[in-house]
Amino acid sequence: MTPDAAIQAEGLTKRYGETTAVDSLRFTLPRGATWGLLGGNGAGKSTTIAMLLGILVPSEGRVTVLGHDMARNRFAALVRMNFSSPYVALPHRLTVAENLRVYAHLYDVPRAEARIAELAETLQLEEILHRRAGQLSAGQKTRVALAKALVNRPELLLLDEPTASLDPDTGDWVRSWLERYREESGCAILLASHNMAEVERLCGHVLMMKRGRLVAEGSPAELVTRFGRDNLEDVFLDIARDRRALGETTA
Ligand SMILES: Nc1ncnc2c1ncn2[C@@H]1O[C@H](COP(=O)(O)OP(=O)(O)OP(=O)(O)O)[C@@H](O)[C@H]1O
Repeated sequence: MTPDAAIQAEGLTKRYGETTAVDSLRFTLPRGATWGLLGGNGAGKSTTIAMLLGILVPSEGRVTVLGHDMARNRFAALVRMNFSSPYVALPHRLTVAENLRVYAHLYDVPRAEARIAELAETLQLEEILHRRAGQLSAGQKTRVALAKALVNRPELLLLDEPTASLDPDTGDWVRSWLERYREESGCAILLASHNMAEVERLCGHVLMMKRGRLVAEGSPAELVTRFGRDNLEDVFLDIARDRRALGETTA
């Protein structure tokens, strides 16, 4: 076990019958680092995140989060981590404030009302605190989802498509906010995204998945150089379209 690792994944594998959704994934995310988890549709990103959260049991392999083996002691890790995904809707009929109170309670957050007020201020939620979650715009929902993800001051944040369906201005606001937040908090972030410019801006290191396997990794600049491309989007397309033999690209 690496003591200063936020996540250590060793031989992580998930099979559904004949389909191997995640195949022998191995990586170590250091504490305080922001890494990107990339891959085309069906590459295995969501399955990986679900195993990191302990929602899915791996078919093989092991996940250690903040020093805790997720198979044996996941609740010790879960209170110190959090996640946000556009595919997980907050209860629609509860107001934003009620939702945040429920999650604050679930995570046993001390002085919950003060924490909610603090998040409402920094994430510009004050005007919508008493609106039902089901009545919010996509941008408002994203800010509420981030507030939910931060309610327990996590040391590790798993973000699945944090800016999907946001207009460019709101997306930029969320990215700037995340940059500030991680500087202040020292939180480690694993970010799954299809937005390559976002990944180049936020992530110091990128894991590229294809058909469940880790096929390339490195900093965005290293990957761009290794593939002889101008940007990460072109690297992504090379990998997705098999324009380079994957064996050449593996770090
Ligand atoms: N419950 C399931 N039963 C069977 N197959 C599944 C299940 N969940 C995922 N898969 C398969 O596992 C593979 C990986 O899916 P996953 O959702 O992890 O990919 P992804 O990279 O998150 O894709 P996307 O970018 O489209 O969200 C796919 O082939 C998918 O069809």
